[in-house]
Amino acid sequence: MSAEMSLASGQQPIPSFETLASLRKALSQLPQGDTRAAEAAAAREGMLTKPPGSLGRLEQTVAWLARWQGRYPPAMDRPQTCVFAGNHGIAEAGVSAYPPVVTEQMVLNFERGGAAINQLSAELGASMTVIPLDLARPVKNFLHAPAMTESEFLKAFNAGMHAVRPDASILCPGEMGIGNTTSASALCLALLGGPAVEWCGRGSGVSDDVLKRKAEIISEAVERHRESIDDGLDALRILGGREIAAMAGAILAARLLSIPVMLDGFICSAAALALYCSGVDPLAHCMVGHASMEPGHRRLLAHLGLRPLLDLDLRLGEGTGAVLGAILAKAALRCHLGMATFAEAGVDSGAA
Ligand SMILES: Cc1cc2ncn([C@H]3O[C@H](COP(=O)(O)O)[C@@H](O)[C@H]3O)c2cc1C
Ligand SMILES: O=C(O)c1cccnc1
Repeated sequence: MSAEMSLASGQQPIPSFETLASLRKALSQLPQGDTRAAEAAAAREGMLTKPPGSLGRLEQTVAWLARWQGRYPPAMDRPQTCVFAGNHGIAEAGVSAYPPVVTEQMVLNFERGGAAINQLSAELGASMTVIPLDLARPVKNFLHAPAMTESEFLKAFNAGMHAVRPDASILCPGEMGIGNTTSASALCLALLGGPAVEWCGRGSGVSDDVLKRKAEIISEAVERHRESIDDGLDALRILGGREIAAMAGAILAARLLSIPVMLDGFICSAAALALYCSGVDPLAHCMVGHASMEPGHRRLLAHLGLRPLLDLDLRLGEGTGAVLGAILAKAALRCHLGMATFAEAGVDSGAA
């Protein structure tokens, strides 16, 4: 059976974008969620043996799953983690506590099952897709030139789109790329403004001096490219990296395939920001798993209007916070499907 035929009826196959213009057009006319499925979830919540609303955001999470899977009841039987890896020219400016070779070494570690994201994905019952993106050719140092050409950018974006399994119940995007917190900070500064220092953090654990230097670097880079950046996709091409572009592609593909997305930390959310600044409500199908220790993350989430599910002092990336959020979503759905109603349990449903 061809990939096209294996899609559920009514679903279009995932496109490959050949121009930024066609991608911009797609981002302006996205499918909306299924309000009736969300209402069906809310109706059952009201009948379950608990005071109305007492499972708080777990209840809303089930309605969100139903809305964006486009069905009631929703399922969590096929979660997918996608970890994208890319290398960054900006790493030569000494902005990370680790050398760029660690990106490739960690890809091997992901493939052998030895990373944190492997353990958390196993706990969730998720399949884990690892996509190294042209690691031998880092994107250009954005201090001196745009990180990617349009065709390099679209290749990475399309790779992200095609990594998403059409039958996934939820998508957890993650990344690995030494130097990529600097790239994410630059994206935030270019698209949201404000003092550069407020978008910078220690990433993999840099010193005070390097932290200061990160802020200078992103100010200088954003100043240099300002005239060329009109929207989020321009910023992503010029200041991003292949793995960040691929996460953006995966988030868009999920929307087209009726798959809800649990966002991860600062870098994943910066990829989402690029879409947010280039489309019409392109993150409506996204929740965010956690608030990262990277200080720009909370500021960024406030701009996106997203409230993290967890606050665990994580500062890892890889999709770890996304998968932890998805574990909560799975627990929420178990309550929703497994609990008895007041009528079934013979429990009085409250004061008349
Ligand atoms: C062993 C190791 C595993 C990681 N897993 C995720 N990251 C995280 O750290 C990197 C970003 O930090 P910076 O911008 O300071 O380089 C990314 O690769 C990110 O996913 C890791 C970093 C290291 C060193
Ligand atoms: O929040 C993140 O995604 C993050 C933070 C530090 C290092 N790597 C990733």
